[in-house]
Amino acid sequence: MPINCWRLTAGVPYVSGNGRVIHRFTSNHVGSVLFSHHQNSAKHIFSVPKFNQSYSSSIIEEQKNLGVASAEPEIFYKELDVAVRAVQMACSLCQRVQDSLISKSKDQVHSKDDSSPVTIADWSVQAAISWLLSESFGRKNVSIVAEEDVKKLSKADASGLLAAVVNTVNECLAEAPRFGFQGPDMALGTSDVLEAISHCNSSGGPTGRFWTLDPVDGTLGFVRGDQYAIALALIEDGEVVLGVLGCPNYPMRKEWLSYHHRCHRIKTRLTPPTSDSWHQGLVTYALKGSGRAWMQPLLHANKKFVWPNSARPVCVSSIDDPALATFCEPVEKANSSHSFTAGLAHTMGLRKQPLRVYSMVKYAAIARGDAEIFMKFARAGYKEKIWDHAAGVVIIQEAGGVVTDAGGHPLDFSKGIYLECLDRGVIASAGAKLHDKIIRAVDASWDSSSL
Ligand SMILES: Nc1ncnc2c1ncn2[C@@H]1O[C@H](COP(=O)(O)OS(=O)(=O)O)[C@@H](OP(=O)(O)O)[C@H]1O
Ligand SMILES: [Mg+2]
Ligand SMILES: [Mg+2]
Ligand SMILES: [Mg+2]
Repeated sequence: MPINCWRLTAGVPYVSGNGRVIHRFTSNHVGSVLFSHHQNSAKHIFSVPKFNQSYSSSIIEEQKNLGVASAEPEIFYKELDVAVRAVQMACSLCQRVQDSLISKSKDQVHSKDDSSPVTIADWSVQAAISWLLSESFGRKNVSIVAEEDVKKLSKADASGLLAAVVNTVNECLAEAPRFGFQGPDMALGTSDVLEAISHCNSSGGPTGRFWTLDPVDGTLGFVRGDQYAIALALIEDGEVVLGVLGCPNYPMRKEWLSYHHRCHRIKTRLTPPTSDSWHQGLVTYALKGSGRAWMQPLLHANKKFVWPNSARPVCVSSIDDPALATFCEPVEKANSSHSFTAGLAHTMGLRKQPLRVYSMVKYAAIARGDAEIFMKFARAGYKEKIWDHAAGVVIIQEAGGVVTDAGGHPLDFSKGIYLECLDRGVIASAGAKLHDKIIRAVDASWDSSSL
């Protein structure tokens, strides 16, 4: 009889071959091995306490020996573990850079060819995560589709900027052991950093496995001292199989949100009135098919990362009455038509003011039940990129929500770097009932809109 075998990581749901969650574990189980008979239920699972760490890399070998590796879908436990720790590290990097952006001059914000903003954090996170993934899985096994390139950094007059990026990447990697990674033996040089950024040059597509990374999503929010996200997802054969969103300014507790907003309006730093650890931002993540999404706080300074790092499950809101629902959308009208969504909200009887938030934090807000609807209707001709959505989509779906285009079709991550064929816009909601209402309302209003 085929047998499955996993090394346990607390907070990570373990799924059977058909995607059903078969067991969840606490930190007491970390380091144990789980064996289960193929297709059996949880009661037939038993764990062997505290097996030797060095066995972890031999699990796949063991599966092969047991003759099940090729028949069983991948579980992606190692990929999720690495991705969460890498995003935690990137959050720490971004917090340092954002602090310095707020306290120093704005000349640290640069413009790309399309006039969009970019900072040393965008390049540095891309370099650091690319380097960590290559170290963890082997460079030749890692294919990454990411937002940034080295064009601007390679210009003759960019040596100061490049030096700042190299320095920021090395500062970040010096923290690697705290996050369970082995850092570089020597500080990375300029060419290593440029190489790590350029390595993210995959163009995705329908087959094989690749990562997609938005090193800083919502760069505008980032430079304004507001919300932003680090978004990492793994795509296999066109399907998002795991997603991780780092949201360094999004508090673990909803009640902190209004405090953060108040701080932003009066342009003070985000320092809470008490030393509550939950205010400090979060990392949210999900494995496709697990039926669960999780969030954990950012790692405290000087602490070592240990699964599950106080992870707790997140779940979408149960509100399905539009009159009680909150919808969120991009802050900038240039990125999504506020007038169209205002019309929709009116038609559907949504009474609450929209929650305008920078970045994929909007996806985290829906997954966690802080809002019920997210809508983005970009101007005609703008093509949405996969890294702006992949991580958020799987997290919302596993938290119980629905994400489609305005035609009700799932977002298609198999067509390269763009969400080709996206019908009008992106709609995410807390449940199917609410979702259907929005889609019907969009259909009713679309022809009379100027979009
Ligand atoms: N014209 C236009 N229309 C639609 N979308 C655009 C447009 N230009 C850029 N982008 C992408 O939007 C990403 C930021 O989305 P947000 O939801 O954070 O927008 S907002 O800043 O809150 O307005 C932003 O992501 P980052 O570049 O990572 O910040 C872009 O990928
Ligand atoms: Mg950008
Ligand atoms: Mg983005
Ligand atoms: Mg970005």
